[in-house]
Amino acid sequence: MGTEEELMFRNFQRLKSYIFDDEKVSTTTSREQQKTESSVEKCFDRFEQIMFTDPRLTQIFRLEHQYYLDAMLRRLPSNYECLDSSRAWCVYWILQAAQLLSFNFDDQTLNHVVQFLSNCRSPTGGFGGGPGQYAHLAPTYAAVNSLCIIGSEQAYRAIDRPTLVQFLFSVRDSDGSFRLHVDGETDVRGAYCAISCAKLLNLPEPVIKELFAGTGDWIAQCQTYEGGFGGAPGLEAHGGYTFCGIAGLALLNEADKCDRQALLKWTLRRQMTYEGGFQGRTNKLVDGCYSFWVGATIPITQATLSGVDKQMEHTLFDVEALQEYILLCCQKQSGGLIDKPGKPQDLYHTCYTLSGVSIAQHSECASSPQVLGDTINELLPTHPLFNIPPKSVAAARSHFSNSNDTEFLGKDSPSKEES
Ligand SMILES: CC(C)=CCC/C(C)=C/CC/C(C)=C/COP(=O)(O)OP(=O)(O)O
Ligand SMILES: [Zn+2]
Repeated sequence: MGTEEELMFRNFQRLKSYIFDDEKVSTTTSREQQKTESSVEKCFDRFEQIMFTDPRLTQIFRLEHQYYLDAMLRRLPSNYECLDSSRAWCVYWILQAAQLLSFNFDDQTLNHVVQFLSNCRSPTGGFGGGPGQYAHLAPTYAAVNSLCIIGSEQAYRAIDRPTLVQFLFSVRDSDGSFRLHVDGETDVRGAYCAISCAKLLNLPEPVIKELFAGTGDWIAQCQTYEGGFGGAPGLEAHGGYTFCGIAGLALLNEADKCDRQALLKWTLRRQMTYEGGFQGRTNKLVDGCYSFWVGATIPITQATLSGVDKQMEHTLFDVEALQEYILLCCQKQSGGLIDKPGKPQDLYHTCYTLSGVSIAQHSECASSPQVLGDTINELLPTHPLFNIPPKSVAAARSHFSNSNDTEFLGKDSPSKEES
């Protein structure tokens, strides 16, 4: 790794070549190139001024991020209008980022959050993006993850498994694909969100079998000639959908339905040589959020291969370079994290950059994390398939294993939708 000064110098060189290197210029469109150059140039100027004088630059700005998350949670009831349908998501991004930083909210605040998410629950099952909104698979995933992170009795009680199962069947198509909402669009996010909720809530095996009949084959059809997954069969491979594809398949124990060697090659090529972070698709720009979407795909794919190929014991991407990109280029001094230099902070990027750093630190060896820089930079681990703490996954699955499976009896038979 070298001394801190060497590390900073390396990053300085990387940013410099990012601006001036011809090869980089030729692989981006001119509009994007201009945007990148001006934002990176600003960052480059700032680096020149402070790089060698402020060693704190290689530290996670813990307090600033905690302050930002706390302030955003308190603003939730009156969140920006443009985020009105993403309020369940905002809760999840805040709780997940906070727990990675070992930042705990007090019980009263968490009780308010549970109450808020209960208000987002739809009478027809599942959760909407905000109170009184139609159920949608994405906020359902966000709400279920949030309630499992909180993990109190009251939080678990806010999840109504029988109506949730009915909602899942109502958005399933007969080929095993899932719409995001009733009469909505079909893509691999839908399949992943449905599978993740079903597994986390430990639905009985016969329900899982019926709900996901054909789903693994449908997801496998989303893998493209490049090796990554598109949103639906025939669409361009993209990091976000690729995560959904392989995580969904892995949760169903059907990862062997896709070409994992091609997937691994495509995914590893998404790590940018200069920046150290990941791009989401071929010939596009680096973005901090892919630290999770692409970063988690790599250990997931490796884990599904490890029985087959013993060479898969070490994380194949450069975990140090990814941490450098996030720590040095994606932190706002006022709190929160970003896509790339020049962008404003937001909750989505705060959650997924930190989740990616956690993956980079913990995927190599559970007992000895690969932490770049000061030990203060160590984050708590995250479960790569659900992106909540591993201990929350275990607690939720254990809690719901004790639930009474007969709660599903007497409801409308799930198999009606197939007929
Ligand atoms: C669980 C769940 C809901 C997962 C969501 C997965 C996810 C992030 C999908 C990304 C969708 C997409 C095509 C973004 C492209 O944006 P862009 O063109 O602005 O970005 P780009 O230039 O980086 O491709
Ligand atoms: Zn992003």
